Amino acid sequence: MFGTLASGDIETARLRRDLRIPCNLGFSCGGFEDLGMRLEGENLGAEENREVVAETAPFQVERPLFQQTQKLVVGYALTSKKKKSFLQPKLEFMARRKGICFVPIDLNRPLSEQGPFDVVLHKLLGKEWQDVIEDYQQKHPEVTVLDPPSAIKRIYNRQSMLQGMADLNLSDCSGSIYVPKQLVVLKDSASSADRVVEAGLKFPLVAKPLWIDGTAKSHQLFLAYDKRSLAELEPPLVLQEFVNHGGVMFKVFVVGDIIKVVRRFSLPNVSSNCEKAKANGVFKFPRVSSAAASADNADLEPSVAELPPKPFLEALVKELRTLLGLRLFNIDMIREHGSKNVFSVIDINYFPGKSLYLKLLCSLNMILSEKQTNELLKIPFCRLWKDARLRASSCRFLPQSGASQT
Ligand SMILES: O=P(O)(O)O[C@@H]1[C@@H](O)[C@H](OP(=O)(O)O)[C@@H](OP(=O)(O)O)[C@@H](O)[C@H]1OP(=O)(O)O
Ligand SMILES: Nc1ncnc2c1ncn2[C@@H]1O[C@H](COP(=O)(O)OP(=O)(O)O)[C@@H](O)[C@H]1O
Repeated sequence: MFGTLASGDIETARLRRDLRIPCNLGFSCGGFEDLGMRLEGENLGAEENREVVAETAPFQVERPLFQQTQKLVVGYALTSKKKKSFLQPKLEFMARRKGICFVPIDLNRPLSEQGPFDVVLHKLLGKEWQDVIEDYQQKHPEVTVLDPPSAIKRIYNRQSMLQGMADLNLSDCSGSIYVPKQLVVLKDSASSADRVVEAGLKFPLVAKPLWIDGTAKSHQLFLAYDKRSLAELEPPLVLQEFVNHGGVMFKVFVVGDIIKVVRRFSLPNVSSNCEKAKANGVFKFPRVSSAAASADNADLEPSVAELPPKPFLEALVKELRTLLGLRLFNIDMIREHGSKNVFSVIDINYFPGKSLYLKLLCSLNMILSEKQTNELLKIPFCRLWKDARLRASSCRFLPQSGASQT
């Protein structure tokens, strides 16, 4: 009995290998586990395209054998801004070619009556949606919800966002991670001056709205240079110590196990514009590190531009995925000026911008492969074997004998 099962397992594994179907990825409702860590650097536009095309091939080879028509249905509920930036015709086209189909979720109808979905991808705000999606996940544990609303909620608050970072287990790594000292001001900015002194925070401070709600206002940041200027700020907010970092930051995009890191321009070290800022009380600064501010190809001093070490990023992401319970996010980090590899995490975003989209498609493709594998494994082993013999004989891997498998 044991022997029969074991040989069946071996054959099934061999079939999977021959068919280039990934082995069981340990995917349950999580879906992104064990996809194999990949880490990528800059110049990602063209590279991503190449990668996606390359990943299309094995999937197309698999399809004819078992006449697979399996599709991955991704229900999406996105803000109109996100829908516009994410669901570009090119992405939808590439997804369709891979058998991934995006279906809009109708917010006016019960979610359980829609679908069935394999994945629900969402970026919507508000308690009402959070309740809907939590209830849905409970009733449909088989569906991969990207990501759990409670985990997303945590990073929409700049106080809870960075909590727990100090306890990450990165002792064996080639870098270290800190969070800049910060203080939350819920009301009355003027009186926060004393608290700033008590907490030992050093000026200048970066003032950031406490809540991130997808609006431009929630990304409007200020530099405050002295106690007096704090009165000009509108709470609720977070006051965070400014860390000199040479004007370059690193954006680490995470899709499950896939990591991609890019360089972007950032604020220069403060000493250079200190006087100008003082004259204005607080210095309201624009979105200095947006996607348009790529520093990937800039001619920069190596000590500033060098990417964080790969083992360090891998360990950090592994720890953060556990801490945050997210699979689709990015970490903004800066290297303390003059240090080798001492980094501060300054921001974490859920399902951020364009750099993540093609990676997400790759991961959805992996989920689809997994779904197909699971379907294949439901087929009685004798049928698999017959199919394999048929294919092998037509490929002349096996002699065309009449021998049958019992
Ligand atoms: O704030 P950042 O680091 O510039 O990243 C933003 C941010 O993640 C933003 O999301 P939200 O904070 O408004 O939820 C993203 O907006 P979308 O949801 O519309 O995509 C931006 O795309 C991010 O910018 P970037 O493209 O620079 O990663
Ligand atoms: N503590 C800090 N020290 C130095 N620069 C910072 C700090 N916090 C933010 N910045 C600068 O401000 C930019 C935006 O900050 P961030 O916290 O990512 O806000 P947002 O979520 O609105 O993008 C960063 O890319 C960086 O240039």
